[in-house]
Amino acid sequence: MPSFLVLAGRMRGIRDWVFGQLLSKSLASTGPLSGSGSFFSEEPVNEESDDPGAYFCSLATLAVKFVDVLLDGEMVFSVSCAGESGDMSFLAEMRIARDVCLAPHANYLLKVFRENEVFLGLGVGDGVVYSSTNQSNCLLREFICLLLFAAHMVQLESPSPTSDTSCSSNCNQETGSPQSLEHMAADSYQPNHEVEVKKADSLTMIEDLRINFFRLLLRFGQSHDNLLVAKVLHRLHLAAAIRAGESNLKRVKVDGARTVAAEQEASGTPELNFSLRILVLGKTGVGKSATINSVFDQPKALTDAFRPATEHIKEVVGSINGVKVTFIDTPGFLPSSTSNLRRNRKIMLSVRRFIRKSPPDIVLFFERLDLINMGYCDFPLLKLMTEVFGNAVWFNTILVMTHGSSTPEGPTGYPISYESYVTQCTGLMQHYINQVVSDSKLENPVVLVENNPHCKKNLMGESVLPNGQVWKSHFLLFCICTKVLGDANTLLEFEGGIELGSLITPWVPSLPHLLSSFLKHRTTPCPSESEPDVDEILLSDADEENDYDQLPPIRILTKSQFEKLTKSQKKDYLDELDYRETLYLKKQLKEESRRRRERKLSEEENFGEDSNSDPQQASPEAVLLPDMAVPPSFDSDCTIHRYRCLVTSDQWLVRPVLDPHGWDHDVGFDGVNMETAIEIRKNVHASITGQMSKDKQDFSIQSECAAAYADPRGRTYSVGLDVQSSGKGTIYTVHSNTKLKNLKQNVTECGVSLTSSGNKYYVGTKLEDTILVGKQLKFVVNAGQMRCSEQVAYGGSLEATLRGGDYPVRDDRISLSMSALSFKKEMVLGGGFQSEFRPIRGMRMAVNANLNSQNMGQVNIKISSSEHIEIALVCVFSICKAILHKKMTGNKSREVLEMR
Ligand SMILES: Nc1nc2c(ncn2[C@@H]2O[C@H](COP(=O)(O)OP(=O)(O)OP(=O)(O)O)[C@@H](O)[C@H]2O)c(=O)[nH]1
Ligand SMILES: [Mg+2]
Repeated sequence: MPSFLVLAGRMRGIRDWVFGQLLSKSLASTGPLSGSGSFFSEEPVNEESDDPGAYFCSLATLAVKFVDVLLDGEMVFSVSCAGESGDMSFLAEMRIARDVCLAPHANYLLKVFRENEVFLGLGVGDGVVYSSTNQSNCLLREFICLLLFAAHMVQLESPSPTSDTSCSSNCNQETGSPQSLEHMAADSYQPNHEVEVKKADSLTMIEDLRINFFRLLLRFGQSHDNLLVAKVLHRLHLAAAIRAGESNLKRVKVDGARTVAAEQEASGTPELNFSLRILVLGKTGVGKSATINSVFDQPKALTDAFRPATEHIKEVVGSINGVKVTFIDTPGFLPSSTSNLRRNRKIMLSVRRFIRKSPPDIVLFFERLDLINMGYCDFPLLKLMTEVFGNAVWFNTILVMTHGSSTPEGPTGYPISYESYVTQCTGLMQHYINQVVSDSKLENPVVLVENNPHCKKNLMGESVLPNGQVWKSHFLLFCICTKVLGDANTLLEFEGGIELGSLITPWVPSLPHLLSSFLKHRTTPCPSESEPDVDEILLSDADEENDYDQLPPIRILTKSQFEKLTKSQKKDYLDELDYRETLYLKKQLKEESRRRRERKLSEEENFGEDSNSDPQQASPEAVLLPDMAVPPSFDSDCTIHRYRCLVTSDQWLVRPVLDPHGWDHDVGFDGVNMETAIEIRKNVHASITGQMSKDKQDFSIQSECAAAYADPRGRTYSVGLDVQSSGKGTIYTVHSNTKLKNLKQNVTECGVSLTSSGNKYYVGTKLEDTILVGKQLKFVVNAGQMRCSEQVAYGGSLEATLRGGDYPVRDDRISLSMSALSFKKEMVLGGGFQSEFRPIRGMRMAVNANLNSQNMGQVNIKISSSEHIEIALVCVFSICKAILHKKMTGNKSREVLEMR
């Protein structure tokens, strides 16, 4: 396997050298290529240095792997790279089709992942145009550069093993002798007696693991998934860095493992200390035993095309390239049905007993690729496996799809592309596994296998899948990588290490999150208490002169009459209409408030006499609710017409909930939504709102129930229970609130809450005060704490709201808020701004912005208008401008790069 190695102290050095190479060599085709290289620093470079490349190189360790993939005669060249710099870590992947790669002004598409961000780079010729979410990040720019040049470099290297030395000699000219550096690197790996013995031990062990990994890569020849190798190297590097701690970080960065591995492989000493123990699981007949035979290239396990062949658990041991491989062949499970449940459980329990003594390194779960699209119905089997082995069984599992060369057929009967078929099938399997462990982020590696002896072969006689992949080496590489990563985990003794049989810890809500939602103001179910100040404002307005009834009559103009008015007349006319509308709405609100008051008084008088005599209690008329969203697929069996909703009483509102992601031919109504607000007794109100959904696998509920008693002196007491599903568990919250109206302009509230999630209990207390200054100004101050066993989170907020003059008819307001949350000696301060107003007639605007001391925040601007199309144009304009701006800065950076 040709490989190259570049050692450079300064990034600029590498780049200049690569430029030299590019100029001196022609871009001729060099046949199949593959290589790997590492970039490391020769000497620590000053962090303050203004050369970003130098800074980058001094901090970063990159592992680069180049692999070519033969796809129907066309070569796709891919580069993957994992790097680390300071607190950032990168993972990059680049794919270049060979024809593109050979063009003098090649284009590359490059993806760089940094934590949650994805940077996209487009390489044109020797320069780089890149677009990213963080334009000013020079480290990243250098990183992208490096990758592109590295790609050129590998392309220029000859595939012969001498390429390594030729590159090394080139490196010699530019950056000093790699040989001596290699030795330096190797020397630096000798145990340092000054560091703690324990630390040194685990460091050496990780280093041994890395050497082993390089030796395995050499032994098993070219790997086809370069990204995987880069990932493993990156993780091993991180593992070493974590173990070494800050003080020893430099020691870890210099990578001599590869040379040591090459030397050891050449001399054959010491013997490679590595073995694989693989457990195979899956239904009967999927090809577990056949795969074992294919991997060993000899019939070591019994197979049968017509009946279950493996009846007992059996270890099949063999050696591949000098590595001991032990398969634990197990009897296949029967298709899931109630009658087979006991038998399947028995097999699983016997497997669990078997592996207890010596657990496997890797679990392979088998399925047939050709049968998956016929409708996957083995979810109960996956559930049973999880029940017996625990969630952790899936964390180290590789999905193996046998019959990997089956020609796929789409649902319409026409063949579909192999890649999309495989993606579809593995996606389906992954979906079910995610469901069974309740973790949507879990991603199991997938390996395709073809055990048919007549399967297509390459020139070397190796079985090749329809996508050109030699499955066996791919299969072994996956197993090796999984084992190496598992070993690294064990060495580091990471908390929550994976053990078969242990269950995943349920999601635990965070204290600051619970506190901030507890501090939010809740409305009580008493209708009159929801906005206590509204009635007073309306009553105080009662004597005002500008009443709607006192207005002189107005003639409403027709459209043509209106058009004839001058501009100022039009404005006056519309202003007048606005004014009248406000007064009219105010009048209505006042009347409503008066009615409420009267009813309350009459109820007080009639109380105890005859509660049913109220004429308002007469049965209300049925009202048709607006039509609901219908399932997206049109189907003659669709029973949508059965689900028209009628509201027949004021008290209960029950509606079905549509799941838009349902299956075809599925009605899609898996949930029900319910709302009610009732007066149980005089002054005692209750409200229930909730939504429940249930399908074959999941049940989720979200509900809030509350009851409140409002005493005539203005005090309100309320209790409530909230129930919410989270993953497999349910969170219950009991809360209680007392509201005291001690002064006309002041309302004080205090609340307590008890939340239970899993076996943890969270107790919260809060105090809130609302002060009204005049009709328009309102201040709300609150403070509270949330406690769980030993931990406490404290928080509080202050909010000032200025309402518009027409409140409560029009809800124009501006509010400013400040909040503080303190947890584990860390304090987060936040500020917010909210405003809702009408900038011009016919338009409403809501602005919402917040920012906290951790520099996280958001800005929302919502404009709604039915008249002003120009707003949409402004949006289109700003989007175009943003794109142009991005492009221009991209071009500029390209120029800068070219100038360098
Ligand atoms: N065409 C094709 N046939 C396969 C493949 N894998 C397995 N088979 C055939 O499927 C049949 C069953 O394979 P086995 O290896 O016995 O299946 P198993 O999973 O070990 O079954 P149990 O031992 O009962 O659990 C055999 O005839 C194999 O030759 C494959 O990838 N392609
Ligand atoms: Mg078998």
